[in-house]
Amino acid sequence: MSRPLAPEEFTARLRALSSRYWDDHPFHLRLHAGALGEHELRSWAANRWYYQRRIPQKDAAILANCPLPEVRRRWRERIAWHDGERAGEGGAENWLRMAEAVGLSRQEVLDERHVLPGVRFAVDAYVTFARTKPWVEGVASGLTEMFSRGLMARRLADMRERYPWIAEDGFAYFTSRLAVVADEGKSTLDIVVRHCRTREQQDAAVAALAFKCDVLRAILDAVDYHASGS
Ligand SMILES: O=C(O)c1cc(C(=O)O)c2c(n1)C(=O)C(=O)c1cc(C(=O)O)[nH]c1-2
Repeated sequence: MSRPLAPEEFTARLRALSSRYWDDHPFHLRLHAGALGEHELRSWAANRWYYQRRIPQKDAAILANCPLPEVRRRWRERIAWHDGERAGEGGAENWLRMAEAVGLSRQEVLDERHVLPGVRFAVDAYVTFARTKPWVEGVASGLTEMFSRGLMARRLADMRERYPWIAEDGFAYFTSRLAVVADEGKSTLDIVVRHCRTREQQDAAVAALAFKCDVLRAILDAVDYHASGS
C-alpha cells in the first residue's frame, strides 16, 4: 500500500487536471470569440439547463451519503443556492432568464425538448456517480469549480462585448455565481484534502475530478457536434 501524499502534493495533482478542463473546448472558444449564431447560443443555453437542473440532485445525493454533520452543514448551502429560498429565485431561475435573453421561451427550456442525448447521458452519469460512489469522491468531482472562476469571468466579459443584443438581465446567473464560486471551490478542496486520508482515497479523488472533466467535455462535444450539423 502506498503512503498518502502530503497535502501540497495531493492538491498539486488535483490542480494539474486543469489541463483537462472544458475552458479550451472548441465550442467555448467559439462562444468567447463571438462566433456563435443565435441558434447555437440557444442550443447551448437549453442544454446547459439540463446540467443546472440536475446539480441540486447531485448535491442532495452527496448529502444523503455523507454521515458527517459538519460537512452536510456546508454542503446543503449549495442546494439552496441553485433552488432559491422560494419559487422565482436562485441559480436555476437565473439560468432560465439567461435562456430567455438568448431567445428561448421558458416552456421550451423546461420541457427539455432541445436537450441532446449525449448531454443527458453525460449529466445523468454525473448524478449517478454522486449517488453510487463514496461521498468524498462525489465532493471531489465538484472540484472543477476550482478552475471555473476565470472561465466564467472571461465568458461574462466576452459575451457582453460580442453579443450586445443579450439583455443585461440575462447575465445574472454569471454575476451571482462569480460572487460565490471562489469560496465554494476553496471549501470543496478543504473537505477533500481533510477527508482523503489514505493514498487510495486520494487516488480516487483525482480520478473523480478527471471523470468530471470528461462529463463537462462530453456535454460540449454533443452541443458542438449538433451545432456543426444544423
Ligand atoms: O460555467 C461554467 O463553466 C461552470 C462550470 C462548472 C464546473 O466547472 O463544474 C460549474 C458551473 N459553471 C456552475 O455554474 C455551477 O453551478 C456548478 C456546479 C458544479 C458542481 O459540479 O457542483 N459545477 C459547476
